[in-house]
Amino acid sequence: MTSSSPALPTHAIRIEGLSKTYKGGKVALSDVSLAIPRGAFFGLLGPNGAGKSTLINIMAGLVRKTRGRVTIWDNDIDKDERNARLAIGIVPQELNLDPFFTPREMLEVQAGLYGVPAAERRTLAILDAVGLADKADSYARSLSGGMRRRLLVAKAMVHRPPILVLDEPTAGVDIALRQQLWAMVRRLNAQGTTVLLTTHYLEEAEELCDQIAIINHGRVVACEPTSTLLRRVDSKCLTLTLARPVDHVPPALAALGAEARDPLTLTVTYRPSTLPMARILEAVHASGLEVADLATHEADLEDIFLRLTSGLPPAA
Ligand SMILES: Nc1ncnc2c1ncn2[C@@H]1O[C@H](COP(=O)(O)OP(=O)(O)OP(=O)(O)O)[C@@H](O)[C@H]1O
Repeated sequence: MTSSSPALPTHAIRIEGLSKTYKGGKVALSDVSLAIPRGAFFGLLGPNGAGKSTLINIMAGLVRKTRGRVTIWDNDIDKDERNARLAIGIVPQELNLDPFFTPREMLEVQAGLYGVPAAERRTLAILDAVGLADKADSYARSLSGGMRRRLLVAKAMVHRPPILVLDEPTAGVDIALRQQLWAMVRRLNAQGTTVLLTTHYLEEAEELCDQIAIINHGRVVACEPTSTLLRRVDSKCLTLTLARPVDHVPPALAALGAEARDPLTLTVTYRPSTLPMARILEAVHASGLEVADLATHEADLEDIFLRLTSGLPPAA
């Protein structure tokens, strides 16, 4: 790299104090701040209506923010909208493709829209990268759902943006195609593309993303490396299978939060940092219960997500 090369940004996307109130008063985003490092595979998780699409639409220039600052690849979307737009490729939620265009034509049109000179277009190479080279000249209406989805990714990559945003890309995509899509996006990420993915699927975020932000009712309720988020939940569940049925939870165990799932099964959800398992076992012993089997279960991202979006304080 020569000394005249522009320095690469530390953060691919920076969002500071972003708020959006729609006409009519609906607050979709409230003081959202996020910093997405260059090269990250970043997950934005949230239930329906959390504000994910609003956030993406603001970045895409489709929705006007009410307040705050958004910087994409060091370009402020207010001051340098063109360069901000050029730095990002957005794969929309809907499979809206003109059925009478072929993939080749679609990518050519898209390249034209982004002002990519003919000599710099890589239409076939991009189609090849998404596994659609052999469909270059087929009408879009003849493509399967998975192929259309991949074509949308190809469209988003036409102007070689350093950032790829995927808005719920696997809704309605079967498992095999999902795996194909992920393999492709992983490859792009490994080659340096920063990926921002919104999803409802926690497993997907857990498997793919190195950082996760959880958004609920327009607010960021967590934002950290996936491994930290998983470690943060100080919550375990102990399941006791009894040798003889009980008709009530013994008081010593009830005091620790035990619940009867059925006359032969008791469960205790506990925080290992404040309640060592030994204390639960002492209570079991003091209650005179005969245990046939016991198992513990760690909290997973699903638990964290439910906890964070239910308004309960995160276990810490
Ligand atoms: N154009 C609009 N006018 C008024 N309210 C809107 C508009 N668009 C979205 N909203 C509201 O703003 C909130 C956030 O919506 P948004 O679509 O950003 O959520 P989301 O997290 O993307 O949800 P989903 O996962 O269902 O796409 C919702 O309550 C939604 O009803």
